[in-house]
Amino acid sequence: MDEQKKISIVGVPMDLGQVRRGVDMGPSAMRYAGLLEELKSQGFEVVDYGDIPIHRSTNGTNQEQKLRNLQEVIKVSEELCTELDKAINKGGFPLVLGGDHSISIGSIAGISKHYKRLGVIWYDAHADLNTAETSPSGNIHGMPLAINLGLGHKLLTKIGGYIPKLKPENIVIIGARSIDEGERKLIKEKGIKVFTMHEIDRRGMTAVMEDTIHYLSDRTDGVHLSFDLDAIDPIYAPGVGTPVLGGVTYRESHLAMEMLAESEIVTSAEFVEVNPILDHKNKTADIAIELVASLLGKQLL
Ligand SMILES: NC(=[NH2+])NCCC[C@H](N)C(=O)O
Ligand SMILES: [Mn+2]
Ligand SMILES: [Mn+2]
Repeated sequence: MDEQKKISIVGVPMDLGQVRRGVDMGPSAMRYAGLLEELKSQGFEVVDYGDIPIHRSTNGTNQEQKLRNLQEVIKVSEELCTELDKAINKGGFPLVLGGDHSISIGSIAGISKHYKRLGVIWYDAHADLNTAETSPSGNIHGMPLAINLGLGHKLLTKIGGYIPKLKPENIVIIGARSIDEGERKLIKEKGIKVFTMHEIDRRGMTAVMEDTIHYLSDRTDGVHLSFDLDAIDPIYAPGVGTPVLGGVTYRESHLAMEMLAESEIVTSAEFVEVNPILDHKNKTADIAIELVASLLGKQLL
């Protein structure tokens, strides 16, 4: 972990990829829960680049269309891409705080520039593989993984100036339990590796993570962890906009992070969809901080 002694934090207080307000307060909630203090106590040098400015237009463009707030999401994505690209050049482990999951359009655009074969672990109740055509909601936070594969609106897929950012065979989705029809088709068509809740129930998180680590370390030169807090069961993490019952437990998620730390394959991460308005006493942000700590190598003994 020595070359990753420095952690570079970028906040993205964006809620334009979906309709419920509150997820824009995610970065503050995670900072308030003690993220910087925790990382410093673990011995890391922490550089906080602050938040990307969000331009919420007063008349709410594209509300009725299939890509809600398209122009605003493009702008934020470009800015995040540039900011992360710069941060990576200065060194350190990039840690992005969301914001709704549409932020990964910009984050992966900035990160993938630095790798030939970037892998992604998409830890999520959802697959986020919709396009405007298949989306049941028009919410861009249900589309970022498809966009990173180069599928969807050209103005989104070309963020950062190149398409695609990811190859389907370099993605592993973990924790999925709410998959739309179009997403299911795409998963089959592209052969994307998915460990649904069924596999986690059946084989246990240990086997799922062993497979994931083995699969990705063979074929990638860096791995980005995109952690949507709604992967975790809402019993533990109620502060999310699109909760789905029957999720990953708190312990299983720690185990997953600890196994990733041990494997040393993760080269960047983001924690998204924390919504303090829907939360109980900042519990979901607290869990996010604990998981970041485990991911970065914190051990019980
Ligand atoms: N990042 C998320 N929480 N995504 C939820 C997506 C929900 C649904 N599949 C949609 O496309 O609208
Ligand atoms: Mn998601
Ligand atoms: Mn989700």
